[in-house]
Order: sequence, then C-alpha cells, then structure tokens
Amino acid sequence: MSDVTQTTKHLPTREQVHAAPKVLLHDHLDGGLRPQTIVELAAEVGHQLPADDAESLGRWFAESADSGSLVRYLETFDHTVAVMQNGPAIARVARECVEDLAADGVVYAEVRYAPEQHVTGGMSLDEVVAAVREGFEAGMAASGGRIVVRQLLTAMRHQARSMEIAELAVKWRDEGVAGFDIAGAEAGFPPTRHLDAFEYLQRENAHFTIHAGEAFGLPSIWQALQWCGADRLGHGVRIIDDITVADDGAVELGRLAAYVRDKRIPLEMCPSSNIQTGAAESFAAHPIGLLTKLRFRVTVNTDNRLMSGTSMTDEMHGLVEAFGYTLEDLRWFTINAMKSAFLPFDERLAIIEKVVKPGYAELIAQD
Ligand SMILES: O=c1[nH]cnc2c1ncn2[C@H]1C[C@H](O)[C@@H](CO)O1
Ligand SMILES: [Zn+2]
Repeated sequence: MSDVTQTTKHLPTREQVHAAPKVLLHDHLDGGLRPQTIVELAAEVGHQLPADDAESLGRWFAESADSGSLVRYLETFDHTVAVMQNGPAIARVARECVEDLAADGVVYAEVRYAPEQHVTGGMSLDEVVAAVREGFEAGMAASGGRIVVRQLLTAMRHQARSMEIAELAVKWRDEGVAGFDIAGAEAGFPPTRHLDAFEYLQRENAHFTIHAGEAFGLPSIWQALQWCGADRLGHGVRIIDDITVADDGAVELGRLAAYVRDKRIPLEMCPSSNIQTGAAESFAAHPIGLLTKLRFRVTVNTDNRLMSGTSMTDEMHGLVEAFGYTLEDLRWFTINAMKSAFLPFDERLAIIEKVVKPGYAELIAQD
C-alpha cells in the first residue's frame, strides 16, 4: 500500500507485531477485565457468574458475545459492570488494564467506560473517575514510562445522563480525562438525543468521539459529524455504504464519505468486535481493507479485549494475514492513531517522534 512497502522482505511475524509500538484509541475498561479478576471480585461481592473458573468464564464471554447482534453482545457487560462497584475493585481493574496493554506493546491508549454504570454500590461519579485515575497512575508508574493512558468518559445513549457526564469530563480534563463518548445500543438512540451535551463540550473546547455507523448506518454517522460535531467516529464501518466500487474497480465516494476522507475524520476501527456483532463477515471482508486503500484516516483498535478474546497484537496480526500489510503499513495505522489522539499536540508529536518512529525503524532495520 505505501510506496516503501517493497523495502521489507516478508510479512511481519506475530513477534514483530507484538514488539512494534502500538496506539489504541478505542478500548472499553469494562470490556477488558482478566477473567481471573472477575472470578475474584465476584466472590468478594457475592455476584453469581455464569462460570466458576477463569478459563470457562473467558470462553463464556467470547461465545456469548459472538451472537451477531450488538444488543446481545452488550448483555455480557452485566457481569463485568457488576464487579466494578467499589473503589478498590475499579482501581484494580484499571491498573491491570494498563499492565496488560503495556505487555502487549501499546505505548499510548485512551480507555473508556461509563461512570454512570458504576454507582450502584454507592460511589459518586467523581469517586469512580478518581478510582480509575488511581489505577491508571499505578499501572503507568509500574511500567516505568513505557505507556501513557488517558480516560474517556462515556455516557450511555439509552440513558439521560450525558450532560452530567460531559460536565464530569470537563471537570477532570487536567487530571487524566482526555475526552467524552457515547456508547450502547445504536439503533433507536441517535446521537442527536444528546445534542445538548455535545454543544456544551464544543463551547468548552473539549474533545469527543461518538460510537456511530456500527449497528446503524449513514444517518448515524451524518448526525454524529454534522449535528453533534464529533472529532472521531467509534467504528464508522458503515461509511462503506456511501462508497461504490464498479466492476472495473473505479471507486466513487458519496458526499458523506468524501467529507469523512477530506476532513481526515479518524475512524476507530475494531475488526474482531465487528465480526462478533455482525457488522462485518470476517477480517478479509472487513471494510478496513478498502478504507485503508482509499487512505481514509483509519486506526486499528480492540474495543473489548475480553469479549473478543483479543489484543492489539491480535488485531494487527489478523490484518497482516488478511491484507498482507507490512511493518510500514502498521506504522501508518499507528501514526494515524497518535495524530488523532485527544492528547495535547506537543505530547502527541513527542510520542510519534521519540517512540513510534524509532520503534518501527529498529524493527524494519532488523528485518
Ligand atoms: O462496540 C460497542 N458499541 C456500543 N457500545 C459498546 C460497545 N462496546 C462496549 N459498549 C458499551 C458497553 C459498556 O458497558 C459501555 C461502556 O464502556 O459501552
Ligand atoms: Zn466501543
């Protein structure tokens, strides 16, 4: 794909993908717990799980999430959210998240969760954010500076607390919170339902992404961008519905697809998650292949590592196998992601220049 593609001799191995610096913009905290941690936390609070040991529980999540429906996929979160209702539990999950991402070679991550889902045990919204912050700080300190992690605060689209959560994101913006998001069932809950929250965030010069174009199509993407002013699209896979490829290979972009590409709107693509919820058939059939060829601002993400039994290494290696991507292509995805992060510009640049580029240069030189 890139003009330097020919410089590497073979496709990156799994070890090379693992060793490469990776950037993750779309990962849910409550979708990435270690199965063993769920078992232990559930025992502490007396929550009944669908399986008793970590191995069967991990399998249960992957199988239950493999339903072909976003709504059924989301039901599995009942068990992770249930064990994240007190400060120490939330801080532990947050710390382990950072440890797991660092061990996977992720150098920068924005991890999201919905604070409003963690207050049934009596915590305030502020206490939830503080607990996640404590866990992230501990994880980053333990990594010895190998990874930087920020929070994104999500509001649930079927609920009515988005304004409150947007205010929370602005309140904590200098203390580990980089932005805002809405998630949950997409069909029937358009982004404009939360327009007041998005308008507030724009007035506050704050950043936000919107899950759009996953379980619902172009109208959702259009609203997210043209009504709500999203900086990025969570998934955005259905933008493919606005692109036609003729038999002779000629490609035509509709107005919305052209806008997304022209304005360099980042697409937070999550191949494994899309396969589980029915938004894509397989890695090879995933729209990421065409969108990458057309030079949309594509990024690669995990969404929910537990439910998809995946990692950044797995997602990128799956793409290597499906599309023959080289180390240069993986570097392109990674720089796309870092450019699109909600971190201040100088900090983004420092990670690109001091971590991402040298990391890939070393791997390419050794190849
Ligand atoms: O891919 C997704 N689409 C919509 N909502 C999602 C997705 N993955 C996770 N969620 C929901 C379930 C979680 O409880 C919530 C906050 O992380 O976000
Ligand atoms: Zn998501």
